[in-house]
Amino acid sequence: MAINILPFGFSDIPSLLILFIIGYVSHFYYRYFTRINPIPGPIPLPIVGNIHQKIGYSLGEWYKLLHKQYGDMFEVNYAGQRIVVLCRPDLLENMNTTSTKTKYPIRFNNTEGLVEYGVSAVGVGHNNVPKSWKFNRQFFTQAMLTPSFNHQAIEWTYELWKEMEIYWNKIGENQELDLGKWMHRFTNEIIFNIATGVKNNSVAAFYYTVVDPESIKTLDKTEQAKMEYSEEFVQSIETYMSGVGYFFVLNKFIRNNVPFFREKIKMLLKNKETLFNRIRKIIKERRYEIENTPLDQPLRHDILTSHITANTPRDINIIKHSDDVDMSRPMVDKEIFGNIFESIIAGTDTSASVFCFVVYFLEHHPEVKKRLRQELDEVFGNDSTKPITFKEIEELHYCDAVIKEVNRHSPVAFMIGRVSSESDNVGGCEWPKGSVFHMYFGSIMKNKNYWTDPEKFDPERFYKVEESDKDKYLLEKKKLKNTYSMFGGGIRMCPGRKLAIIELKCLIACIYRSYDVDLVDYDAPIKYESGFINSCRELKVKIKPRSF
Ligand code: HEM
Repeated sequence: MAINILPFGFSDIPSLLILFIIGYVSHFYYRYFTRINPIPGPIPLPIVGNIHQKIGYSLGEWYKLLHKQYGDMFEVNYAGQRIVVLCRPDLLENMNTTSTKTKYPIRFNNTEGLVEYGVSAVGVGHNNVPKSWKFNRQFFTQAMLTPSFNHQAIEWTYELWKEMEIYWNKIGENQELDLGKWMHRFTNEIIFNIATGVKNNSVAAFYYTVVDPESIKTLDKTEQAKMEYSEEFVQSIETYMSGVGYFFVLNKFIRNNVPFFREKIKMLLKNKETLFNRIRKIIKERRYEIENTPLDQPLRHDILTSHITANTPRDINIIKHSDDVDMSRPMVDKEIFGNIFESIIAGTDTSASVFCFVVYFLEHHPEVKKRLRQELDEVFGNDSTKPITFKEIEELHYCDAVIKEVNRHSPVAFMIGRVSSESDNVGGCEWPKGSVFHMYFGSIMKNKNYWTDPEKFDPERFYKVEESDKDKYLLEKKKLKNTYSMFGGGIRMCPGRKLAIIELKCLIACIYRSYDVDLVDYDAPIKYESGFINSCRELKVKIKPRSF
């Protein structure tokens, strides 16, 4: 029997394409309308999901709009990834538990792009392998719980402030400073110093190569080279950070084949290798130094030294966490690299942005600034040149309250992710293993059900609540679970939280006990970029000696 095969020509391609698209779109919407637990949210488009609707908004603004429209539990779709956004504390019930048996051990799913870029599978932040995460995480805790670590952190913060003050005085009081940029350099240098014990001169390099490039000629050749190397290094960290989005969003095919992206990716990978090699070199050199330091000579307390010596005869840590043999071995260089690199990445933008937000709010609330200065004067007395100690930092309770209230209004980490490792009931629905949630604290911290007069900026709500205030901040006094977050919660809570607060309080004290800060434009809203965190990009100020 003859088989009749229909001839197929080029003219049939458009029809086939249309058939394919109809099939794909029908399948997409069939799956969408029959998905489990359909909850409110904008209807997605095939391929892009809801991403096109976000254009023109920061992530925080977009979530705020969606929350108003769809309620406390809604869903969005990021290019095929379904995400459930939670805006009520009771919905977060199981997500921030400190038990290692938590159903939410992971913050975000990793992509193969992030692995290629070196973000995932090392350190802790993006490490989704429980055993490896637990092993690395214990060293963070050990390093930061050592009491001498706090003293060292304050000493270095104070020393660097004194150095930055010299550059600011050179610039003069009538000149504008971009506090956003200065603070990024400051926190970068502090965290680099605390992480590695090495001074990377980020602040000095900013002054000599960016703010006043002519002045570099006043330095000798060796110092000039040091500044240029340092600037290159800091730029390299910034370039690395700017590339994370490409590796998160683009798949391998696009990264390697599509013009423009291909070149960009090549440049980013080259930069990554140079940057990683520089940090690997620091680790090797410190290992060598430690091995050649006589046993009776003390070692300094930075995170790197703590990591290299942990579980060895030279261990500088006083806290031990585990009797488990797997957990009590020393770290290898690759593991150390992960933790050190993450400290630098996680401790720069966050602390710098919180500091800029604090300045912005203080300058818009003179009564709060006055109260803060009163506390600074009580604790430090009249001598503004007296070095700052840990004891004094601990006495700054109102300053603590100011930082907390600024974070409530303008949180850096306004949203925190969680991925479930087993099925769980959230908001009356049974969600399968692998469901992705965003805890949207930006909205929870402004909800009148949990906060008295939530739009009001008043650090008193976090300050020692006196008897006379009994009725004023009644809700706050209840300390309702999951209504406030600055550093997250549960097993993934930020390990750098103590360090960040010490650094912030020290810097606030240094500046506000001696200087007046004027915003160049009091009417301008604060400028920040909103990706996964709100990062302050610019805050123009003028600094002059304090008029008492
Ligand atoms: C004001 C400054 C800071 C803020 C607002 C902040 C905030 C956060 C938040 C919200 C998380 C996620 C916690 C969670 O998922 O529950 C986090 C994680 C993390 N932070 Fe911070 N952080 C700050 C400073 C630092 C510093 C100075 C370091 C340096 C050591 C650091 C290192 C980390 C690391 C390594 C993680 C990942 C922890 C893990 O996954 O186990 N952070 N931070």
